[in-house]
Amino acid sequence: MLHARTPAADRRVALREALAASRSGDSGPLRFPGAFNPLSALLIQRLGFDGVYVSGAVLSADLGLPDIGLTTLTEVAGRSGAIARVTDLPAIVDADTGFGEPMNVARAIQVLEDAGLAGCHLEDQVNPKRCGHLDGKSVVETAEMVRRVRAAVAARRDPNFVICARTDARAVEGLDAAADRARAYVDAGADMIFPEAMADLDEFAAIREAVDVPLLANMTEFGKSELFTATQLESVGVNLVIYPVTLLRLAMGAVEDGLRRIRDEGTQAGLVDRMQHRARLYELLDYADYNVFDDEIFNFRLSD
Ligand SMILES: C[C@](O)(C(=O)O)[C@H](CC(=O)O)C(=O)O
Ligand SMILES: [Mg+2]
Repeated sequence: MLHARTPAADRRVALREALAASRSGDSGPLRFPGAFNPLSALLIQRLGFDGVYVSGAVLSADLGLPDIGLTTLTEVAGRSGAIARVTDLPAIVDADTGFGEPMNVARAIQVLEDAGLAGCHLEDQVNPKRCGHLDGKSVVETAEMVRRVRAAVAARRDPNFVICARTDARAVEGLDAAADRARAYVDAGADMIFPEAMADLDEFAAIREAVDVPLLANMTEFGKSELFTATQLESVGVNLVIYPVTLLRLAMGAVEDGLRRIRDEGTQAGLVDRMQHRARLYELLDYADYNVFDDEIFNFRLSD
């Protein structure tokens, strides 16, 4: 009720411990589905996942915008903070290219810390950026990204806030360059590496060889990577896997089907079986628990 009770600092400690357990082989990769709103984050927690991812692609799509770096730090912090607040799980947010210069990166880290996030990732694309699984990307010089990472690391006040460096270089400069960049970003203080758009498992393994920090894999659909299982990713040393846009794609697929049926049939009656029941929604929201404040709040019976 009133959602998460676990302070952000404790969630960061939990994430650090879980990543360490995965690094030492005690557990497989942590699984972080992308929440498209706070409510979906509640479901992610109820279903036993390890954490919640907040995707830039989802956040911008939610605003009716393409994922090209249009969203502001205020928007990203507001939405990711609202998502982080409802869950006891650690939440990691996509900070894109860091909202500008290294000084903007530094400010972003502090704002995201204050918003209760457990970590974020910063990428080495130029602005305007694009989805890492599209062609035609450009990356900044390694030195420029190193400045972004250093600024991020120096700015955080909680040493457990995870700063993950993403490199988009694989598609632009090749795998060796991506490995070199990963090493440089770790030397600059990155806690985790996100090698974007790996073509196959061997490529993940090559990045694993290059660095000694946790590795994140992006299992986004309709992109450049096959949808590997958690077990396959574990076999090449991946420690955290995100399913960034999966829930939004599922929901929007169902929404579009439903809209067509209502438009064509004049009723949603044939769709009710596919809907989340009102009772399940209220259960997720801990509706009945609010009676602790006032026992007149949940004093009704729900129909089937
Ligand atoms: C992970 C990602 O950065 C995101 O914003 O969720 C995207 C996902 C996508 O567009 O499919 C990405 O650049 O891979
Ligand atoms: Mg993104």
